[in-house]
Amino acid sequence: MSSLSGKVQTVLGPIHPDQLGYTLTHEHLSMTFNCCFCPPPAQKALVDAPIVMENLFWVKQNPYSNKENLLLNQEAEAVKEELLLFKAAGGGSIVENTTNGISRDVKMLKKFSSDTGVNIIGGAGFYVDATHSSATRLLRVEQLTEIIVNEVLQGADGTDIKCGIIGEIGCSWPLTESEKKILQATAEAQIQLGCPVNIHPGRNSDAPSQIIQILQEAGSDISKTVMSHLDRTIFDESKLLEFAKLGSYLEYDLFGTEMLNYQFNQEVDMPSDNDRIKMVRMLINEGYEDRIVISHDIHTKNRLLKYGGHGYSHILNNIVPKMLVRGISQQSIDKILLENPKKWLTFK
Ligand SMILES: CCC(=O)NCCS(=O)(=O)O
Repeated sequence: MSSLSGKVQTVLGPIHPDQLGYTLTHEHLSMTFNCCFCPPPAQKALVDAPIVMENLFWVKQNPYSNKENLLLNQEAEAVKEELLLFKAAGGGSIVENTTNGISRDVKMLKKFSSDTGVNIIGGAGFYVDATHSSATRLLRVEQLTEIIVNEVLQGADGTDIKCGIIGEIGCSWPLTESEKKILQATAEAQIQLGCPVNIHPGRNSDAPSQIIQILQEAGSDISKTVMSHLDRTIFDESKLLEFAKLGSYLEYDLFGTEMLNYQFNQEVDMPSDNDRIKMVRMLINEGYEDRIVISHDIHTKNRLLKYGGHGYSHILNNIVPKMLVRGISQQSIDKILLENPKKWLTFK
């Protein structure tokens, strides 16, 4: 048992879990996403264009094809203003899932938290293989474990600012050797620390269960693990219910994302927010209320209010009222936004 047992670790230090309040379990406040630039099928001139009213719809449909859109780290002032709005809307805490490879900036997270009063929990570990350095790829599982444990116990990015979860741990499809070692290191670090874990699965419906199997074989506590991005990963209800039996938290974290073509996988029809609410209600009806968490996963500029996006308060302002209209009780909503995040984020 670590000294963090029974506590949640924020970028400002450990807190009592009751201090969390309504919590978004998967957001980014400062990051870069150049690693995932997608050349557009048409209108190539818009790749280097600034984001303006005239091209806003195109950027929304092609978010990974406009270079400026991939630089969320340039928007500190806009993000800070949004955090104040999130707090005014009743929000308490945000889990910031930026890991090594996409420009994590824990100093900025600490400043956001002290300037706004929103609790922020930072993420340890590594994003997908495409961002691993050649030095990272050569590391053994024990060395990767040591890096992750240090980011939680000592501090990340050469600072004394400590991470409170491991993740999001990036996985591709098919999973690479380097990603597999990082999953095994995640499990080992999780055993040592008793900490929460968040996984970004590859874009295939078999990816989440394959990842859980690797974590399980390495001895990890699956009940402390969130499986992210289920909205773009598992569409078949019976397959989702099979996956749910494995015992991880089930995260619907792309609220606010509505697009015709999903650029990372043309096979996928990205669900709407109404589709997400239906899936959440189905999982509640099937008895998984205690395992659901939700978020927006804001990772590009166009999703900020400043650029006509839905912002960090969309779930509290718009999704919660629609959930109530669709028969999801306030008690269930409190489970999803308050109790489940609290249980997940508390160190064992
Ligand atoms: C870093 C943000 C991220 O990975 N978001 C997931 C995007 S998607 O794979 O669900 O499209």
